[in-house]
Amino acid sequence: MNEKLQAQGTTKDEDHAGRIMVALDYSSADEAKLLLKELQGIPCYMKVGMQLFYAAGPSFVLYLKEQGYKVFLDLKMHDIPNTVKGGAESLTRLGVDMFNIHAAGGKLMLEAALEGVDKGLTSGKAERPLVIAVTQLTSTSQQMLNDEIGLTGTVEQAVLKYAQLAQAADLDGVVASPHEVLRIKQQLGSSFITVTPGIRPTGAAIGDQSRVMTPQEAFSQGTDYIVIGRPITAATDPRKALETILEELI
Ligand SMILES: O=C(O)c1cc(=O)[nH]c(=O)n1[C@@H]1O[C@H](COP(=O)(O)O)[C@@H](O)[C@H]1O
Repeated sequence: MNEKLQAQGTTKDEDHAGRIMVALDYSSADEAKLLLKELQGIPCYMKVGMQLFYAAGPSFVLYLKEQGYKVFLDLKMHDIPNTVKGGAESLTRLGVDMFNIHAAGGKLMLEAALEGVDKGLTSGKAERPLVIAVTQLTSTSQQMLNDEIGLTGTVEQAVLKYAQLAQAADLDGVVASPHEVLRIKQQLGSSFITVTPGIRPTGAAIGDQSRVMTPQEAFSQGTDYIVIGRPITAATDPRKALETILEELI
């Protein structure tokens, strides 16, 4: 738990709060700051994705760090190894706590990301970020995987294959849906981190997600972090939406 947020006075559910990643999917820093104001004092992990990063850039990440938040920079890198290595070096220097890359880029690319992290650490200013591989997006259904993407087998098999690859490359964990967490933890060990989007409190609109679970169900599967965007950001009262989720987790 970060000291600055603790000093602001946290809720009694701070253990869960630190394991909830709020997806700041906004088109400007100003909009994201409005949400931060509403959620003030709740020590969630903040996730910056491509929409906000492409609009507001590294300075918004630095702003979040100054405010005492942990930051997951979700840029889902997927490119040739040398390019990903450079990207990972830059993100490490920026000081994010976690970033992700697509497992589909292959082992050499995943290893190159870790080399980039090592290079970024030589400046001596940054701490080692967690590097997490994206497996099958939570918007992917079984039918899409087989009929559109053309892969055979089940979504779970595809996720496990990617997770094994990520572990073989020495990454810290994976992004997957909560439906695959039990098998990932069984096969790869409980310390292999799972970050799970596709979270929908009971009654929330599913939207473009496909493999979803409620926050309680996801944590009961043993996941380390849950990612929640629209059920909080699109709520009429985002703070109440987050507090209700936290209360139901006690
Ligand atoms: O890497 C991610 O964070 C991610 C991976 C994935 O498979 N599915 C997924 O939804 N995400 C992200 O998690 C967030 C989910 O947002 P909501 O669907 O609004 O809760 C979005 O910012 C997505 O970009």
